[in-house]
Amino acid sequence: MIKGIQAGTGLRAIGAMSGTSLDGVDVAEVITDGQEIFGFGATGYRSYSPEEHRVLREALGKWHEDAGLEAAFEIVQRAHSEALSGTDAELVGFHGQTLAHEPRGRGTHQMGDGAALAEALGKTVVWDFRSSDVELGGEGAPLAPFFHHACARYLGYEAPVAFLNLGGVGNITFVDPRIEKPEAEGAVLAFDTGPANAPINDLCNERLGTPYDEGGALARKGTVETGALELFLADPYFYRMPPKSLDRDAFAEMRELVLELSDADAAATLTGMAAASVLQAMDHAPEAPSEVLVTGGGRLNPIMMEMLAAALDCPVRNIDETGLNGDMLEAQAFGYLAVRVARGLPTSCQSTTGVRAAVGGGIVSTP
Ligand SMILES: Nc1ncnc2c1ncn2[C@@H]1O[C@H](COP(=O)(O)OP(=O)(O)OP(=O)(O)O)[C@@H](O)[C@H]1O
Ligand SMILES: CC(=O)N[C@H]1[C@@H]2OC[C@@H](O2)[C@@H](O)[C@@H]1O[C@H](C)C(=O)O
Repeated sequence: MIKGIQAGTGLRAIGAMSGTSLDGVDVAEVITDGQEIFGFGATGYRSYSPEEHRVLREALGKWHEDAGLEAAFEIVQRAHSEALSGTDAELVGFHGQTLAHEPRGRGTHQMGDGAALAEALGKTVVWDFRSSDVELGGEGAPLAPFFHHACARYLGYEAPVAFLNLGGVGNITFVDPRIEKPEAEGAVLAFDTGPANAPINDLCNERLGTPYDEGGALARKGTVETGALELFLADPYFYRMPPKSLDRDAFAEMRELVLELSDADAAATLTGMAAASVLQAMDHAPEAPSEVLVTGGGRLNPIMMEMLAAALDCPVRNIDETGLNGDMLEAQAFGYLAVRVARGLPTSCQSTTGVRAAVGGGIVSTP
């Protein structure tokens, strides 16, 4: 177990995240006592080869216990060992690869064995962050919100601010940085906004054989089909009160909605759908945020950013402008959460996942 981590004493932890886009493993260090952030350290990235990506894509929707997942498992373990090799961080937070997320059904499933990783690295690894939250009635996601709260305080915000992650799926955290503890009432409200890049990537993959819409170049040439957008927005997910979370492929019918459209119009429409989901999310804001800080790959799509700026009535900023690294926030989040788990602090609460009581999720494995 980890000894001597105390409030006010920073520990160098490294988080590793393999997101729903299946592009690779991000690793990033954070120096923290699990409450305050003192600074950030090295970052790294280990991409999946096209063949590895294909195997992982095949595994999506399946569960650990399903047969035929050995190849995917080997890829996840190897990629993380490689991404984390050489780190001198004292603690590792290992998220794993989400294969399926169905918190109200069969649970949430992140592929990866933290005990084996601890052996391979010779380091303490905290992993399986989501299961205990789901067992206690929570959604098991999103989990970055407590880290977002710490980031807002680290950046010196004194007014409410929102963190919007646009990965394969989108999620938003409304933070009130004036409240010290993230689990205290009113400090955070978070949930998944809707699909973000995953449907755009799938479209590019299927129609053009490219992994994503680089720079929004395809969407730029198209027009949003309002009929399809309206049908999309009629989905009951948008009218459900938070907490709520999504599986990567929860909105599979989006594909049908743009099937008849040209490549450019389909890309524009899917991008518009991602932005419109965020506008819907703003209805749940406890207080209007002073600004929305955008993190994740979607912030690098100028069309997505333009659509968001046009839809929202507060400033929308790429989080990099604050000095944080929008490519690494999720990896840093799991480094931060690892320290919280090691210190016995909660990692989720009613207003982030709907869990009955604030809970610290995660297994601690020593080498
Ligand atoms: N230059 C770019 N132009 C357009 N889109 C981009 C660009 N760079 C990244 N993206 C989009 O962002 C995606 C990657 O985002 P990110 O790494 O935040 O996702 P993730 O962490 O895998 O997902 P999640 O947060 O859902 O787990 C890419 O698959 C692509 O769709
Ligand atoms: C089950 C799962 O892996 N969910 C991811 C996914 O990607 C974005 C969104 O959906 C979010 O809920 C979550 O990831 C981030 C890191 C989170 O838990 O905060």
